[in-house]
Amino acid sequence: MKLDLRGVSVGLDGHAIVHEADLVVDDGEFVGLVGPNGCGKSTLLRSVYRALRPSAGLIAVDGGDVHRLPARQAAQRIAVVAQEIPADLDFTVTEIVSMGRTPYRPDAAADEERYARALERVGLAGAAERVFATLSGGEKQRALLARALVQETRLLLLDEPTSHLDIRHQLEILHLVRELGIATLAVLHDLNQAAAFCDRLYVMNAGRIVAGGPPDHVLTPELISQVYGVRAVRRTQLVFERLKEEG
Ligand SMILES: Nc1ncnc2c1ncn2[C@@H]1O[C@H](COP(=O)(O)OP(=O)(O)OP(=O)(O)O)[C@@H](O)[C@H]1O
Repeated sequence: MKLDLRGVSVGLDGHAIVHEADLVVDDGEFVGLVGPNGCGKSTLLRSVYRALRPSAGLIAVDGGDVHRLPARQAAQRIAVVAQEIPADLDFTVTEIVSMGRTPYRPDAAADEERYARALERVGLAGAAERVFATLSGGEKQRALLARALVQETRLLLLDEPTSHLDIRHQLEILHLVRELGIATLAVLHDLNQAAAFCDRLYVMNAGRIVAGGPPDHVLTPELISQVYGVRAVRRTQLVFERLKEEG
């Protein structure tokens, strides 16, 4: 599965928001999209999951125009965890997760297994029968990731997937996404996390992709000062993890 954006422009209410974006996510790659507030990251992502139609350019998945796919086929190829969390839903967590299977023929036993496994993976096994609306923001975000996981697509789009999560859950979710090994495009704000987890990054500024490549090449102090207007100092860090006890 390869996602390929060529010269994609997106407008909102007559305003040009994204200008001629070129972006590629190869099979199995975890790609981060970073940039200041309001630069157009969500707008670009929304054009990929078909909430918005580009005014120019092509968005292709495995060579085919995403905007020409029938809805069911698109849902079998692309899963998304969007920024907006649905409000006051009277569904249980499992019911929310089950919506990820909409594009497929039901198979009760296998599906129950899928829901349980996905909830386990996002650390919500104990919340399966809770009413979604009563979950915390971070729990909702993880339930929505579980819904995306049961969709079993080979492309995953994430818009700030860790924005409601505490540091432990942020790291767990980023590890989980990495381990999935499916093509992933994620809007991220934490540059250190983006650098640590992503294979490649694209940087957006004022509606344009201004840099792309491996994190070390892209996140230079010059680029960060130019794009974010802050001074960045690169420090090598020692990271300590508790050793596993022997025996
Ligand atoms: N309906 C609209 N009409 C005009 N401009 C809009 C409309 N909706 C959003 N915008 C503007 O489009 C720009 C891009 O918004 P977008 O949500 O894509 O940015 P973003 O990079 O995801 O930001 P953030 O990091 O804050 O989530 C913003 O300046 C926003 O104010």
